[in-house]
Amino acid sequence: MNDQPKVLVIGLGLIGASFAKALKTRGEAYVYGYNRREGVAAQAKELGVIDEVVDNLSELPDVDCIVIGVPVLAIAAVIEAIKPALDKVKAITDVGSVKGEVVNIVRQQLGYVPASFVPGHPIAGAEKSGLMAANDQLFENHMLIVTPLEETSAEATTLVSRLWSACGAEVVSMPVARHDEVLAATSHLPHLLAFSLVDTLSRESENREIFKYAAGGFRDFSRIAASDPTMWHDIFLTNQDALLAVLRRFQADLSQLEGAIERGDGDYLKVVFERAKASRDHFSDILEARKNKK
Ligand SMILES: NC(=O)C1=CN([C@@H]2O[C@H](COP(=O)(O)OP(=O)(O)OC[C@H]3O[C@@H](n4cnc5c(N)ncnc54)[C@H](O)[C@@H]3O)[C@@H](O)[C@H]2O)C=CC1
Ligand SMILES: O=C(O)C(=O)Cc1ccc(O)cc1
Repeated sequence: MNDQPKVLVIGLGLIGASFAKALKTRGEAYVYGYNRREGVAAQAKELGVIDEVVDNLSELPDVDCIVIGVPVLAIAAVIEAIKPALDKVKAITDVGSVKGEVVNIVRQQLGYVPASFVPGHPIAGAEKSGLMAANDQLFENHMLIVTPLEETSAEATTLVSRLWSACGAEVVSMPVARHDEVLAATSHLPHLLAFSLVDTLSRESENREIFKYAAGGFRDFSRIAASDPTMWHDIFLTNQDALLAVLRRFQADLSQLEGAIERGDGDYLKVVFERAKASRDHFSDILEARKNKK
């Protein structure tokens, strides 16, 4: 008898398809896939990303776990569509980059939070999106944050954690609010800055001429400005409080730097840059240690 868990992935883009492919290629699950855009799920099957196509969310197969891999503001429609099946699954999880608002959406749609619901977020990704960007190694040595709620059953958290661990991720748990604060600082703010800088420079320069002269620093800083606009629109609008708090702290510090440059205060600049360099060197050590853990 085949004792593989059955998993349905809804939203076969970068993250959903990478997760599906990682589970399938490792033989860790029998994977069903659904995507709203026609033809995507069939293509995923052809590419060996999923085992079976689900055509309609109103006729779901019996599965152990449902994984929602759509942009944050598309989650409400998915929950609404799968409502009748929710009693039957052991676990339901999502991969959204924001957790507080996802929990609110689930509560609003259902009127309660089911014990099977385990909010999740892989801290791995790329500026690319869509099925063709799927990569079954994407989560290797990356963290997967779960933010179980009071209502969440231990059984559901264990199943979701087991699936992500099977894809090579290190599962860590934290409260929803802490997740949204940490990610606002380390992911959402940097993406906002990258979008903003690239937009400012491209509007100022005819035919984006100046990009020809840019070096590696600009390449590194600007890569994430090529990320999906819809996905980031949803993130910025659903993590407003945490993002605005860190954005305001950053703006205040940036103004201090502006003042120091205006008055030629090299000592101030050096203090800031040395402190930043020490922090970035420490972060490089963490990245190196993570790579060597493999
Ligand atoms: N891109 C990244 O690096 C990361 C993204 N995330 C989160 O993962 C989620 C998905 O992001 P990506 O995979 O990058 O996006 P994507 O754009 O590559 O994929 C989303 C997929 O969902 C489908 N979709 C949209 N609305 C749908 C609906 N109502 N029903 C069914 N399918 C629908 C789209 O057609 C697309 O195939 C987002 O919530 C994002 O915040 C989390 C970690 C990293
Ligand atoms: O492209 C990159 O470097 C990223 O930072 C990807 C990413 C985007 C969104 C997330 O919620 C998590 C990871």
